[in-house]
Parts: sequence; structure tokens; C-alpha cells
Amino acid sequence: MSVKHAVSRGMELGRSVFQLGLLKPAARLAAKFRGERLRVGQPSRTVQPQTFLPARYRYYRMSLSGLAAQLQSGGFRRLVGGSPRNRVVFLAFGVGLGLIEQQFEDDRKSVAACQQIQAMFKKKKFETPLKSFVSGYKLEDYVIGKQIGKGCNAAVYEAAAPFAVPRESEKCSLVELKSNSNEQSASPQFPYPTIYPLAVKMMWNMGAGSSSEAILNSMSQELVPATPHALKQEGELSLNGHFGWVPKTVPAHPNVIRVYRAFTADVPLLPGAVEEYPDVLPTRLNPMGVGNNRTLFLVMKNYPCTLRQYLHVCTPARKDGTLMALQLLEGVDHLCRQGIAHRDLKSDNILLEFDSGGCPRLVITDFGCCLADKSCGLELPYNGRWVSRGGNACLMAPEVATATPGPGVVIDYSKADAWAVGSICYEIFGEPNPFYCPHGLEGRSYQETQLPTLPTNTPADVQLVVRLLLRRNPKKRPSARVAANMLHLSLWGRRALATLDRAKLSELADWLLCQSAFVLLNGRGPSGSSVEADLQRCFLSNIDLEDLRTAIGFLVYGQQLSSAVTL
Ligand SMILES: Nc1ncnc2c1ncn2[C@@H]1O[C@H](COP(=O)(O)OP(=O)(O)OP(=O)(O)O)[C@@H](O)[C@H]1O
Repeated sequence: MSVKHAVSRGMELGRSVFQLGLLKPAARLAAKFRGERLRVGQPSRTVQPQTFLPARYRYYRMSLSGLAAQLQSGGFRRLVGGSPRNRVVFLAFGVGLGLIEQQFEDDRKSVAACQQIQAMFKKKKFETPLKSFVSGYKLEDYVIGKQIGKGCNAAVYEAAAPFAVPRESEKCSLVELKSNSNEQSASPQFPYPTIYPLAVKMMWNMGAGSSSEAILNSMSQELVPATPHALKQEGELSLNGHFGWVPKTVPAHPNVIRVYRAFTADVPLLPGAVEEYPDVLPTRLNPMGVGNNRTLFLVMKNYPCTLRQYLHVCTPARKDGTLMALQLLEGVDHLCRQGIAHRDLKSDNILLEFDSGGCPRLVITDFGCCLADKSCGLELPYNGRWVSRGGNACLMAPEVATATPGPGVVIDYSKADAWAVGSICYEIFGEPNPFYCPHGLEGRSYQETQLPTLPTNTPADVQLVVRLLLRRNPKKRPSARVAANMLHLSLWGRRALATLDRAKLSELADWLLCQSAFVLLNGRGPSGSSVEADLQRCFLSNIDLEDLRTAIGFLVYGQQLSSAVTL
């Protein structure tokens, strides 16, 4: 081997060691040099891309400082043995690492750029159409229309708020929910509810008693998506915690429902009550009923349909399907960041409307089963069978479905909702959810090889994301953030990605800056859709270099990911 050849091999080794995250084994290898022939070939080791990327700087620094120490102490000759060729290769290896120092600098710049981008987009809060209003805290403030939905815990009715009709001078009101016409477009199957722009959810109260405090205590999870003005501050219910236990609430997000008002009131006899839910009525309305006299009412925007209803009549196009999956991941990531797990994600609990270009916008709703405990975050102590693990048993992630209660047992929900999104993607792309009972796979026992393939028109990156989201082992499953980043990159960064697989982080920062500038200047997504614009804002306001790098790792090594990547 010529010196020139040895140098280039050493530098190449130094670089690839860095890029592949193999600094730790390389450091060990260097320590073993003496008397051994250096193999420049691929060391055989199984590495998960999500685990090797974040750790690399640590090993890199260890190796560099170890190398410097060896050189200074004169131990270099001892370390590499007498062969001049080995010394050259090893020195070149050091040069390769030195070049990486430069990359490390670039990294720091990229991290700084990311932080600036994040700060810029975090400042701009997602707006809720309802500004503070003094009315709407009583049932009498609303005109109630027909029933639009029913679940196991509540009936939902369309509603209008005559108090909120704007006078000449008043521009903002609940009515804006319907009059934002440039934001909403009608669909022939699901016309926009114009006469009744609101939806009132009447909870069925069978055990809580009729005091406001008891109702709030037992149904407090429903208030997680409530706006700060949803509850009357100085009235019977208060969000400041004086009345009962109040869970965390989530800041506004385009893919999470907003509850504009919440109040308790006597249960009224609404259309269809006697026929459809007589048992949960109070004896005042049905002598055989077991419901309490008062209950909780939640006021939201009235959406044209649920995701399930929409998918019943439409199969979204490839791009719309990807945007829909991405919105769910963004919504779930937002909840995770607030330490909230929804725990009942299913297509009935996702509402849908259309932006002006007809692109479906999804919002996650029904927080009745959520985990939003200030004390335990996303880790639920599972001491006994009486502890609720969440809603729909069919869509329980494996780590939740297989948990057995006992002292010290904790269920980690940090990736459970992301798993459910993976299963819902089948529905979005026109297939039945493989986990729906009674004949579906079971979360507790399925093998990943049993997962059906998605239809061939599903984008390859979406197929990869779904396969990863449905991994049994949550440690090998990407978080909602990483999965969302993968879809963002797939939708808008594929060209940039082609240059990123060499870990050129300065280019990554450039690309992010371009994205930010585009979103800031345009206020619309690449194809003019407000859904896309919101998604890009979500992406940029949550940007984190390590998460992004992990997403790139998954995409770049995606084809080899059936079990693990062998380097
Ligand atoms: N804001 C809304 N706009 C339009 N329809 C809605 C709205 N909220 C709920 N619905 C309809 O009402 C149905 C029941 O609502 P929801 O899921 O909140 O009730 P639930 O009793 O808590 O359900 P579950 O049985 O899942 O616990 C939904 O599936 C949907 O069809």
C-alpha cells in the first residue's frame, strides 16, 4: 500500500466511522492495533439507526481526546506498533477525525439555526377563531338543532349561538366559525354546517352526582382541549383549580379540537333522547332512567364529518392521504409535548373539514379517556386491574395491551398514540384497520410479519412510516415527532434529502432556512393549501436536529429496516 493510498484509506475510514456512528468500536479498534493488521473493510455490527446517531458526538470526542493524549504521551509508537504503514493509516485516521471537527462546528451552527427557526415559529401562536366573549356559559345561550353523533358517554348536537351574532360594530364572534368562508370549502357529501356552526356535546352523567365540583372531577379529561376562557372564571366552574381537580390543558393546535365553552346545566330533553338514550336520562325525564339531573356540556366547532364517515365514501389521493397521516402525527406530537396521551385514537374520534382548496383538515377529538395527569406525565403507575389503560382495546399499543398490573409497574404511553396512528393509516389508504375486532390482529400478540401490506399506490415512505410505527417494541418505534419529520421530508425535502445522506448538516440548515422563508413569505403551503402551511409551521416550530437526523436515518436506511441495519 502506498503512503498516498494509506492516507486516503485512513481519512476515508475516519469519515465513515463518524458518519456511521462507529466511533466507539473504532476507538476500541485503534486500541487493538498493535500487532494486528488494520482491516479497512466493514466491521460487522448491528446498529439501529435511531440509537447510533444521537450518541456519536460523545464517542467522537472520546476518540479525539484519546488520540491527542496518545500522541502527546509518546505512546503513539507503542500503540500502533512498529509498522510505518499502520502509523500512516492511523495518522490519516486522525486527520479524518480532524476534518470531522470542522463538521462538528457546522453542526453547532445548524443547531443554532434550528433554534432560531424554532423560536421564530413558536412566537406565532395558532389562532382560535373565538376571542373572549362574556356569554355562552349557559345552555339557554344556544339554539340546539338535531343530533349529529353519539358515543358511549355523550350525545352531540348541532347548535347556534344567537348571542354571538355580531352587531354592526362587533366583528368577532362565534359566528366567525362559519363565516371564515375563504378557509373552508364545502364538499358535496359533507356540506359545511352553516346554520349551526357549533356542536354541543352533552355528557351522560350516571355516577358523578349533580354538584359542579363532582361533575368536573369525574369528567375533567374532557376539558383538556378547553381554551382558557372556556370556563367561567368567577362562576361555578373555574379552571384555576379552586373547584375540583383540573387536568393539564393543551395550547391551540390546528390538529387538536378546541372546546370554546364548558358549563354544567340541568339535562334537557333533546331531540331523540327518549328513543336513543332513555336509560341515561334523569328520573325527571324518564322514571326508569339512571342519569343524574345535571351534567357537563362542551361547546365546539361543528365539523362536517368524522374521518370514519369521510373514508366510508372517499379514498383520499396519495398526497392527501400522506397529509392526513401527517396531521395526525403532528396532533399526537403536540399532545406528547404537553405530557398528554389521548389513549382512544380511532377514526370516530377524528373530525374532518376541508380547507379552501378542498384538502382535508383533521382534528383529534374526544379526550374522555386521555392521560393528562400532572403528577405522572406519560408514565402511568399500573398497580392494579382497576387502573384504566384507556379506551378502545382494539387499538391498544402492544406495550399497553400486554402490561400486567403489579407493584412498581409503569406503562409508558409516550409512543402509544403514534402506534394507533400507524394502524389508522391503513384506513386512510383504503384498507380495513388490521386491528379492528373481531377478526383483526391483536395488539397483545401480533407479529410484525403478519401486518398486511398497504395498497401499492401508498407512497413508499408512508409504507415505511407505518411499518415502523407498528413495531411492537416501543424502543424501536419512532416517536410521533420523528415519524412526522419523515413525512415532512418525504413531502417537501426529498431533493434536499438526496444531499443529506452524507451528513452535510450545513446543507440541512440551508434547506430549513429556505423552508422557513417560504412559509413566512407565503403563509400558504407549496400548493397553496392552508393545511400544508399549518403543517410546515408545526414542523418548523418543533424542529430539533437530533429528531430530524433520526428521521433521515430511518429514511436513508429504510430499505434495510425489516429488522435492523447491518453495517
Ligand atoms: N365537534 C363535532 N362536530 C361534529 N360532530 C361531532 C363533534 N363532536 C362529536 N361529534 C360526533 O359525535 C360522535 C360522538 O362524539 P364523541 O366521540 O366525542 O362521544 P363519546 O361518547 O365521548 O365517544 P366514545 O364512545 O368514543 O367515548 C362522534 O363520533 C362524531 O360523530
